[in-house]
Amino acid sequence: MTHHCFVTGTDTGVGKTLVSSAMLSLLAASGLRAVGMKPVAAGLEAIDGTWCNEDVRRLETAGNVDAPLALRCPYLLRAPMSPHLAAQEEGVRIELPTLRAAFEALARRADAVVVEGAGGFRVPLAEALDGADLAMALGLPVVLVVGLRLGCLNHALLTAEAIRARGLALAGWVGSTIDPHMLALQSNVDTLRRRLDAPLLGVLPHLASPEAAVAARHLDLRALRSTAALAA
Ligand SMILES: Nc1ncnc2c1ncn2[C@@H]1O[C@H](COP(=O)(O)OP(=O)(O)OP(=O)(O)O)[C@@H](O)[C@H]1O
Ligand SMILES: C[C@H](N)[C@H](N)CCCCCC(=O)O
Ligand SMILES: [Mg+2]
Repeated sequence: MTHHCFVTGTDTGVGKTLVSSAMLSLLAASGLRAVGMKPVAAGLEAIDGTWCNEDVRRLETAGNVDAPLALRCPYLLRAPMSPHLAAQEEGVRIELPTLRAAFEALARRADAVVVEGAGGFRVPLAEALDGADLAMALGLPVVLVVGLRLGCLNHALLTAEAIRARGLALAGWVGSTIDPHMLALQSNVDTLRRRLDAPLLGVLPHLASPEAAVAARHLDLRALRSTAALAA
């Protein structure tokens, strides 16, 4: 039974890294070898004098498997913009075989590879490649992170439709309260419980310290439909 999954979101900045790192910490705590992968990262910042990407750093910290950066993040781009534009600026071509080979190398080292997509599900990666193509190529069950704010119902339902249109399984979803002032938050969550037709893995309240260990307390991965279960 594999535990690999692809984490997407209703948008950029909705909690994919927070949820992915929380999932990694839970998977590691359950005794599995767990590693995070950010196939394409756009946006570098100087941390301790070196350029790195915050998502990559947080995923690495949350997992328990050592792996080269080239596998954990094959494409590390400077500009904080859509990956296809950031890559264009640097004259880099993002290629699917490179991404797939990196994932397969990680999957040989770990029981669980948590793959965090860039931005939302359809974010362009190259002229004829987007995040949905990558998810399809990897053939992983998808976990959708819904950034709970006004407008998220439409984004969540459209994303679920796009996931299924690619023949992928929506294995579960997580709500992350990114707007603490959202009106009727619970009723919005209940609406998605009824309409998404996928297990709710948890709702993250608006956390004063949005760290993996704190977020992990609000998730229950037992409902996560693994690849094997989906194939059954
Ligand atoms: N439930 C929450 N409570 C408090 N802060 C949150 C919550 N969810 C997300 N955040 C904050 O929102 C910001 C975006 O979260 P995160 O980096 O996980 O989003 P993302 O979807 O991974 O973004 P990107 O598309 O850039 O990868 C972060 O500062 C994070 O700490
Ligand atoms: C830079 C940001 N943090 C993400 N890595 C990339 C988000 C791309 C969004 C593209 C879009 O949907 O307009
Ligand atoms: Mg992220």
